[in-house]
Amino acid sequence: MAITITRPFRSPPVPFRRCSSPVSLRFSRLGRGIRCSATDRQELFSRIAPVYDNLNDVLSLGLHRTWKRMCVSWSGAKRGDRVLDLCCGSGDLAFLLSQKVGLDGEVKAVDFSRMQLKAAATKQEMYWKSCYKNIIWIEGDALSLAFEDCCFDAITVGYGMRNVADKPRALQEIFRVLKPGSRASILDFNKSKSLLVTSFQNWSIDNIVVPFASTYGLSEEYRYLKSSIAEFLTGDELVNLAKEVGFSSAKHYEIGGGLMGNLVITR
Ligand SMILES: C/C(=C\Cc1cc(O)c2ccccc2c1O)CCC[C@H](C)CCC[C@H](C)CCCC(C)C
Ligand SMILES: C[S@@+](CC[C@H](N)C(=O)[O-])C[C@H]1O[C@@H](n2cnc3c(N)ncnc32)[C@H](O)[C@@H]1O
Repeated sequence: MAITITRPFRSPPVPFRRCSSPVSLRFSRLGRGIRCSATDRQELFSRIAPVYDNLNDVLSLGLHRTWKRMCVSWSGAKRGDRVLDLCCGSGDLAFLLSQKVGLDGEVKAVDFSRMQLKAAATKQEMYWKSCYKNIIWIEGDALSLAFEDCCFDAITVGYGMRNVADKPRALQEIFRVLKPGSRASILDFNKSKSLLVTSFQNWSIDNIVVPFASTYGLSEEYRYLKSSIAEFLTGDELVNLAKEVGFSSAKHYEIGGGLMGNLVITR
């Protein structure tokens, strides 16, 4: 399956100083509040693309697939719908959406990492389900979507919102391309108010995730998880931001014992 390039990815004007240091130093500095550009994150996700799915399965004991099914259910996607999976990565949610909307529906899956899209397209060629023909992989920027207003019946974002450089802008784009009365479902790590949950998240990243990722030479890339969660928005802050953008309703559900969260917003 070909990958459509809607536009060459241009780094959006981001409030981060472009890091000129080598990758290892660049991401090791992330944890100390020195942020990197959208381009650095683009490169991060391209580097982890070959092992991304496997590490998600191992490190979450397969639970991430349950969390992703919940995200897609909350989107309200149904047979015949035109839907968008934003920050699609290796396509897990796009494949789930594909089964929901069927062959008379359509899934557009957008990511700015070509390597992640290649991984997704490879899986699409390997999988036997005929409905997967309804997925179109598009290299593009979540902060500047090449779609008309009000064109999608449902949108999912799986572990993407925490990684975009400009969250208000991303929600504005989601609002713009969503049909009135339709929903977006945004799954990510939960920036918990519970010290116990936050401590467990940080402990498991430090003592399980990063050491395991280091066997693939990706310790700094996975260490980024910790700082990105710390710099994310809480569920209440995501709800308030969504309402400021103009969504008529917004609800944040904590799942996975509070480790993860899913924002459900209606235009
Ligand atoms: C699917 C998951 C994470 C996707 C993901 C998101 C990112 O922003 C990344 C950034 C940099 C590198 C990798 C990722 C990335 O994989 C969630 C599950 C996979 C996590 C890697 C595992 C997280 C472990 C939890 C903190 C603790 C889980 C305990 C549970 C009882 C098994
Ligand atoms: C952690 S992965 C999530 C992949 C997939 N949705 C999943 O649930 O496994 C985050 C993805 O967001 C993409 N991403 C981050 N910022 C983006 C942006 N501004 N535009 C498009 N994709 C972006 C990355 O390239 C990466 O593939």
